Amino acid sequence: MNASGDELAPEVRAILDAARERPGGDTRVSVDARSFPDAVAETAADGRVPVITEVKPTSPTTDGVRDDDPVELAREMVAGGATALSVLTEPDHFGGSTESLQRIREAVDVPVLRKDFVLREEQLDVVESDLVLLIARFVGDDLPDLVEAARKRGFQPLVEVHTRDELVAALAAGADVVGINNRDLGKLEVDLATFEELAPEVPDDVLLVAESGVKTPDDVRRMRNAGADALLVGTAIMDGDVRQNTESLTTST
Ligand SMILES: O=C(O)c1ccccc1NCC(=O)[C@H](O)[C@H](O)COP(=O)(O)O
Repeated sequence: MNASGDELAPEVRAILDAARERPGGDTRVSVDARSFPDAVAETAADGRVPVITEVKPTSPTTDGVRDDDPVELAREMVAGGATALSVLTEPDHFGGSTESLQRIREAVDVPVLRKDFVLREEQLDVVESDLVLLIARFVGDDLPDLVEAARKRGFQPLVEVHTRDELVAALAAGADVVGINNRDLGKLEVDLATFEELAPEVPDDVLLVAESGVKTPDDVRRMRNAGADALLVGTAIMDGDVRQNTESLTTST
């Protein structure tokens, strides 16, 4: 299984072409990661909804670029109750950077996810983070090796899936943090029913994250009722006052 034969939206094809060209690091990183499961448990014990808020300056499906200081945005998200942060490091289509991630991780004490399109082991070595995203659809048969390589460096891999086959592959690779992406990266269409369909097939000991398309408190409740331990939200947080937006979703019980 790999991305090359898939039907992909042109924007996603361009993202993958750029990711293939991006170099890796020279030296293997070693991370002392902040525990994501502990952060989720603490938020839930507080009676709030665990939300990973995303510092997402732009994207192929967003109009314009939000060019505020990413560290300020991150601090506001944490003040609003974010359990963890997702930081885009993809530079060409999402306005992200490894420098932003480094600065944000220094400025906050919550776990930080590196959001990028990692395809090869050496691409894990460009920056430290607490979690790293591995997209099952794009890494294909390399998923088990990349999960192991990520863990050897101290990262907590968040394995993203969109289909039943990808979920089976993620579980076979030993993923214990799984994100079900409601966005079909082939067509860039979003449907919250994706999470509802796949979530019942995820074992209880896997930490389950609902990704993409969550905009309102009703969406939060819908994903939580379907079994989400945590949510990953980008666009709806970045649109306006990020602190207020974060507060609104983390208190939607
Ligand atoms: O968000 C996009 O436009 C996008 C386009 C092409 C590939 C990936 C894309 N997004 C990646 C994500 O998974 C989202 O940034 C993340 O789940 C947050 O989604 P949302 O809350 O809908 O912004």
